[in-house]
Amino acid sequence: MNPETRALIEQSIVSIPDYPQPGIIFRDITSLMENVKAYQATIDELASIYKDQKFTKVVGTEARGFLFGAPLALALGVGFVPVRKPGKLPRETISQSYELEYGTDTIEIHKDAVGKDDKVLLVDDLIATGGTAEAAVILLRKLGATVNDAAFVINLVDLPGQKKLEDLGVKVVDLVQYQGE
Ligand SMILES: O=P(O)(O)OC[C@H]1O[C@H](OP(=O)(O)OP(=O)(O)O)[C@H](O)[C@@H]1O
Ligand SMILES: Nc1ncnc2[nH]cnc12
Repeated sequence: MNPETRALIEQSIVSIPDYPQPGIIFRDITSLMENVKAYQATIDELASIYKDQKFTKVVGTEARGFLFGAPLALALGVGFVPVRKPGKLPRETISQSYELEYGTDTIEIHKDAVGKDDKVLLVDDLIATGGTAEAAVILLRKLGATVNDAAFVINLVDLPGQKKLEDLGVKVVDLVQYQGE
């Protein structure tokens, strides 16, 4: 990525200290999306990285993963598949739970949304612990899809997310990196 594009994207992300709780610096992508140049550059950059890799689907996780996954799917000329929080998808689903700092969370995907002929690119706005992305990879593989690539606008590199995905054989791409939580 050229330095001007990196700076445009990075400077469009607003950091909010102590949100949603003390000690967390929230990296807000709504400000990136409000800036059409930064939003377009984000999608263009990811599309240029993946355009020749013959993905058949882009999968994004609720909610912020939809905001980058859907436009990227269109840019790559493939369909978009949502992974959602429980009870939101109307057809038959499979579910996967994952650990949070306190308790667990669950995500779901339509059973017929991907299959063994699919090569999937997983997309989200941000990777932190990697729990959400790991659960999404497990779901996609349960349905027989190939998933060896995941793209994030933001990587919180001090947290174990990237390593968790690499241990699953998933190559991680990010555009902006932050130290700390
Ligand atoms: O790597 P992890 O530790 O799993 O954290 C990253 C996930 O957390 C955020 O979503 P959140 O669950 O807050 O939901 P939202 O997108 O609906 O805001 C973010 O958009 C990722 O999906
Ligand atoms: N620091 C952070 N900023 C925004 N979203 C997050 N999700 C998990 N950690 C986050």
